[in-house]
Amino acid sequence: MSGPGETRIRVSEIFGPTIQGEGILIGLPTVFVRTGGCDYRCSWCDTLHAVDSEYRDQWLPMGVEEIWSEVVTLSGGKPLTVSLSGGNPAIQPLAPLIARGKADGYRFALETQGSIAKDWFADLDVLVLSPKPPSSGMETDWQTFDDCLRMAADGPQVALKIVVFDERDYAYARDTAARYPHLPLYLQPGNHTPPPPDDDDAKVDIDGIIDRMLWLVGKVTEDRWFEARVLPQLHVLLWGNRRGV
Ligand SMILES: C[S@@+](CC[C@H](N)C(=O)[O-])C[C@H]1O[C@@H](n2cnc3c(N)ncnc32)[C@H](O)[C@@H]1O
Ligand SMILES: Nc1nc2[nH]cc(C(=O)O)c2c(=O)[nH]1
Ligand code: SF4
Ligand SMILES: [Mg+2]
Repeated sequence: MSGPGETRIRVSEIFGPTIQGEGILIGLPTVFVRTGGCDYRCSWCDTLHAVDSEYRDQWLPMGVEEIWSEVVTLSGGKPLTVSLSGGNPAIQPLAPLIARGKADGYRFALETQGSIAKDWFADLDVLVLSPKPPSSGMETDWQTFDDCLRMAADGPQVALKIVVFDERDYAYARDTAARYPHLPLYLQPGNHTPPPPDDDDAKVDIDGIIDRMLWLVGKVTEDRWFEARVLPQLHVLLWGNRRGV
């Protein structure tokens, strides 16, 4: 069926329905399409199986119809919000997949660090930009980040989500909020026990996550930062570091 010119998307995994565990859509039933490959390598990345080139042979180049039929099967053919994540999903040619799904009445949310801007961001329903704080070891290119916002103008709802591990990360989050005062911002306590990619049920330090969550709530209330929203990774609280949930 696949012609020579057909779009191929590198897919690490497709799973669901589960609930969106993070940020602006938390609690919403969703199917995940996780693409393989990332231009970043965050020190604490919890999804190395979609980042580290060691796992590249697990990222299958899939056609749009192939991906779509899996999403439709998982959702029982009932339209829902599809979450596009990765890796960095902005690397992949996702426009035809989004068009295909929208034709069936599905909605699309995408998570990216904001390091690659694509004009098809305008076709999304929700764009979550998650710039990386100092503890990640990555540096934010604010020009490209602003390009992402430009691509999304007049299109999707946009939200910021920033992982916070420590005081420096918190200061970065405050600076980012000051830069984009009009955008809803979610703070997410870091999980300092990211799973080894091959381990299905790696232990997770829930106490450490809760401690960091409490510390973050203390920070925003002390600072009277009343626009910030603080949320844990709900799926990690429910299922630990398991893959495919
Ligand atoms: C795995 S990333 C994939 C999408 C994209 N590359 C990005 O970083 O936004 C999805 C979300 O998980 C967050 N994340 C990754 N590792 C984490 C960790 N150890 N603790 C908390 N959040 C983490 C990222 O910051 C991002 O908001
Ligand atoms: N349930 C659930 N919610 C999530 N929100 C962001 C995720 C991600 O890994 O991108 C994720 C995930 O892997 N599972
Ligand atoms: S940008 Fe996202 S997927 Fe890439 S290494 Fe960082 S957290 Fe992991
Ligand atoms: Mg995750």
